[in-house]
Amino acid sequence: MFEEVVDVDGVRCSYGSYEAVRGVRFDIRAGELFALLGTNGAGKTTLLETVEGLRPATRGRVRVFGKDPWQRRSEVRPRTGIMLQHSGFAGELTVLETVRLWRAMVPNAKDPRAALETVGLRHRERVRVKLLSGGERRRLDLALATLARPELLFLDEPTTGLDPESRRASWELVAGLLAEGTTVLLTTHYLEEAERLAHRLAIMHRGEIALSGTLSEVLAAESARIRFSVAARAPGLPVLAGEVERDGAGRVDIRTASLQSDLHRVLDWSREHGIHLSGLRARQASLEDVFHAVRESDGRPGRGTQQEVKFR
Ligand SMILES: Nc1ncnc2c1ncn2[C@@H]1O[C@H](COP(=O)(O)OP(=O)(O)OP(=O)(O)O)[C@@H](O)[C@H]1O
Repeated sequence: MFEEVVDVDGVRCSYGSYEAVRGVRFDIRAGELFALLGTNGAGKTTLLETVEGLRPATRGRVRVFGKDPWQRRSEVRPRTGIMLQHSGFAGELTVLETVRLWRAMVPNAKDPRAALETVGLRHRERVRVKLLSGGERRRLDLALATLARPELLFLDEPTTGLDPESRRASWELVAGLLAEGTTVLLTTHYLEEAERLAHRLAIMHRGEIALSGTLSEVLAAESARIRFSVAARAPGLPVLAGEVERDGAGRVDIRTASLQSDLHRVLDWSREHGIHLSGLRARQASLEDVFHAVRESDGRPGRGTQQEVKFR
């Protein structure tokens, strides 16, 4: 078996003269969940469709199970499952009829009722699809995408529009698939979803991958913060590794790559001078901070390009 289930190298995709994906590379290893995040119009769907084998790359190389998914679609497609953003179910069919219909088209499919059981829809098998809630439809989507026990599953915004409880239930389903060894490529606008599920992730902006790596590697691209207020006449702060902003009202905002040691210095300083640190908060950067930095800095947050921050 290939260690790298997906290998994308130097991929570019154009619509006419507009280049939507501009030289992207990443890989996905067997059994991991790779999350593709991005700003609106970043090129995630275009890239995903290219990896799914639904469109060819304009330039560069895409390999899935070591094969070109566009040229050798008939060999690659049976090993993959695709959950698209918008499913095209026939509303008049029942849930069970829909699964049976789908089952007739895929090899090596699971038993329909077992598939519905897995996604918690067994009790809705006689209901017409048009009467399902949004969350139930997404679960039916997932049942169909995993019906043929795919080795690689593409999840395109699987929880968009779901309430928090249904979203959590979907995460459990995906975690179950991962435990069975399925490899997953997920796109999502929910940062918490990526934080919960992803082994590695990439953030796309304007057709490029601005950052990629494990969650902690990606978070390390953005500074941690220490914030507090002191009396305006408090003495000067000690020398810190981070950048300090202090306003006339005594509000202090420190951005640092050395959270623990700078926090120690600040606490030592406050004890030494008997200073109260009002509203003290210290935290690592969140994925939201990193995402915001990518958007604000036009894809070049903190230090460098994809090549410099990508951890393989
Ligand atoms: N068929 C098309 N013809 C021309 N331009 C397109 C076409 N499809 C997408 N684009 C453009 O390519 C860019 C990338 O689109 P894509 O849908 O891949 O981004 P995305 O990251 O999935 O966006 P979102 O998260 O907002 O859905 C966008 O600027 C979009 O307008």
